[in-house]
Amino acid sequence: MKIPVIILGGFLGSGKTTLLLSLLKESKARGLTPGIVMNELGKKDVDGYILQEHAGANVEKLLDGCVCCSRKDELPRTLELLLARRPDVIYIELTGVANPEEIAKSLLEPALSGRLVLHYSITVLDAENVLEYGSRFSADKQLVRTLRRQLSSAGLIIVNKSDLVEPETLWRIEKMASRYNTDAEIVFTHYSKINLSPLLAGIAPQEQRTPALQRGSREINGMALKRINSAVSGHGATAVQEPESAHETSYSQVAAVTLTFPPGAADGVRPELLEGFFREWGDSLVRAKGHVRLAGRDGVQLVQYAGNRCNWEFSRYPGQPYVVFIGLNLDEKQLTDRWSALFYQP
Ligand SMILES: Nc1nc2c(ncn2[C@@H]2O[C@H](COP(=O)(O)OP(=O)(O)OP(=O)(O)O)[C@@H](O)[C@H]2O)c(=O)[nH]1
Repeated sequence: MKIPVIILGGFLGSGKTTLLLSLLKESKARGLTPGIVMNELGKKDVDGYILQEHAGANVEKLLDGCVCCSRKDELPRTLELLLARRPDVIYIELTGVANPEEIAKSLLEPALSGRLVLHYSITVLDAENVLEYGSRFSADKQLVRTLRRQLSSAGLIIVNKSDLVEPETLWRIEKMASRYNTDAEIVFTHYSKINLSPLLAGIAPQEQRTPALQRGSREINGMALKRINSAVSGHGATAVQEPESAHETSYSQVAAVTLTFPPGAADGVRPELLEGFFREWGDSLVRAKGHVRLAGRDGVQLVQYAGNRCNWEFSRYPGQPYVVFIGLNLDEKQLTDRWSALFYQP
């Protein structure tokens, strides 16, 4: 019996891990044993830690590179490791700059195709920022191409973070998404809350599985909003075909830098200084996340910077505080110097 695989793609900070956490909760409620491949650009597994904390699940981490290109060779072995633990379903959360098509292709290779089957490829969009990507990242053609591939290859497109935009923006996103993908179901939501039943339909604990795995019907409503206008794609919109490039690397100029707290920074950092630090880099800093100690507060906080917004959450992370910075053409030396100075401001 083939194990179903659900691929979670979408740009940095769009809400993939938030969706994965919901899927894990739902999987648990259904008595399913999930396996998870978590791929991160940075050297530290911020999301892997969050997942283990929330779900205690079977997580295999691939850090410091992208599983669709620089770490592609490691995916089969990682999946083998998970398969040995007999999961009922495997979730692969990609980095924000991965091309999901490459992962789907890997599943078709002879060593895996007899044991795994692609069940869904999902792309999550950040409604507040997705319409700006083309202009913001115009200098990085490879990245723009990858973002289009994320759209064109998806079976389901989740337009997330709808709480941060006007309905008009959602219309524009639907129109844009339909240009690249006329077939995908498009749903609108916030905090990646969707009806998961159709996604998990047909997936059962292995001993209860019927021979033919059925995919769910296409009724994956988001929370507050329904699909706006399913006729858009029927009014002259066509899927945009792009030429295949010979070497499909995906993330080009996007890179990650991981910085720890300097020695003697036991008192932590002031939150307003850290938020100011994130904003200082403008569009070149796309995403930051880590576990930090804040001045004047006990314990550790998980900090998430995405789409120019900063979120804080309590964390039980026991190790040395750090932040992973992900951006375009980040100047590592300048970043490190400014980072050190942050801890010694009056
Ligand atoms: N306002 C708002 N925030 C959201 C929503 N969904 C997720 N977030 C927040 O956005 C941040 C990024 O969410 P993640 O789920 O970690 O995004 P991701 O796609 O996994 O991020 P990377 O893996 O780093 O690319 C977190 O602080 C989330 O709490 C949403 O619908 N609305």
